[in-house]
Amino acid sequence: MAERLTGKPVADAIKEELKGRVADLKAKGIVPKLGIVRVGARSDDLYYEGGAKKTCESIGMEYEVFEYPQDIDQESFEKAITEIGARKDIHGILMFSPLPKHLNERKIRSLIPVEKDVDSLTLGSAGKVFADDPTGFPPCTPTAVMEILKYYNIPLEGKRAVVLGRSLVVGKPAAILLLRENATVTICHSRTKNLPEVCREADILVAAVGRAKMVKEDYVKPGMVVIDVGINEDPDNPGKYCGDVDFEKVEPIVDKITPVPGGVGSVTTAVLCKHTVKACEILNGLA
Ligand SMILES: NC(=O)C1=CN([C@@H]2O[C@H](COP(=O)(O)OP(=O)(O)OC[C@H]3O[C@@H](n4cnc5c(N)ncnc54)[C@H](OP(=O)(O)O)[C@@H]3O)[C@@H](O)[C@H]2O)C=CC1
Ligand SMILES: Nc1nc(=O)c2c([nH]1)NC[C@@H]1CN(c3ccc(C(=O)N[C@@H](CCC(=O)O)C(=O)O)cc3)C=[N+]21
Repeated sequence: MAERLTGKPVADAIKEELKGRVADLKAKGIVPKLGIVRVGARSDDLYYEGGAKKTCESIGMEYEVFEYPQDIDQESFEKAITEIGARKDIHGILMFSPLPKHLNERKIRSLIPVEKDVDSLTLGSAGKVFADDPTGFPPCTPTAVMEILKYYNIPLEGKRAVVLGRSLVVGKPAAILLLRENATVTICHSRTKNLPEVCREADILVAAVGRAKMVKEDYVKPGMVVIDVGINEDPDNPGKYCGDVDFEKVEPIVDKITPVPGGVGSVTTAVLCKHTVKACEILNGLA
């Protein structure tokens, strides 16, 4: 039986630390505030939004939701984002992605001020992450992966890490963050040959493919640490969701594994708040 690396104690530790930093800012008359930008009402956006609001409230931070109709036009939305970006009282901006197809998402992302870009939606943030610049915020999800590895004291230096997935929001930044901790990193994707064999070489396997239960027993070996980033509809349990790892098959083999739900996803909103508090400190010349 593998040890379960649950997200809750990790998120709780992050929130505890943030409560102190938020109180220090408030003592100076500054209230950190997150702006949440949503177009339409997709269920996974609403789900994440609900979690983000709760986390903000629990640490004494403020938030404001900016909601727009599904059919908003490019010009109006560009104007709205520009105004939100200029607001002095808003320190972090989370814009849900993907946007509806008729909008030019690349252009809209570029209007978010880099110093408020707490989920790495701009090329400026992506560049900072790539260059290991400490003022750049990596996306919240791969940062949550790193917070879990750190909290549970998983050694990374010199270890073989395999990242399954190369998206801009999860796979690629996860690889960069693992590299920063001196892991030897392999990135796999849909064209990778002998995928199970490559994954079996890992000491740490990070699964971010968006395919329910794709990682099965032939992808793993004893001693391995498995981090499951996936959030998919569970094909075997309608209405429930599951990870990219077939938990029942993999858990008996490996050493440590994150559950879904209750793993990476549950740390993501704590990281979002951590980034917003840091953005607030930097914007006020306090960090
Ligand atoms: N926990 C959280 O907070 C969050 C979780 N997620 C979840 O993480 C997962 C990944 O998300 P995201 O990165 O956005 O997904 P994307 O669909 O953008 O990327 C998936 C990646 O997996 C690769 N891939 C897809 N199918 C296969 C396959 N059969 N074999 C090998 N590689 C494959 C793709 O390869 P290629 O590039 O070649 O196409 C691509 O690089 C999803 O389940 C998503 O729901 C996402 C965001 C937040
Ligand atoms: N720019 C952008 N960044 C995102 O990171 C982003 C996005 N857009 N659009 C929507 C998706 C969805 N998403 C989730 C993150 C966490 C949970 C989450 O909190 N999951 C917990 C919840 C547990 C529970 O309470 O049941 C868990 O998996 O344990 C869910 C969904 C981020 N997304």
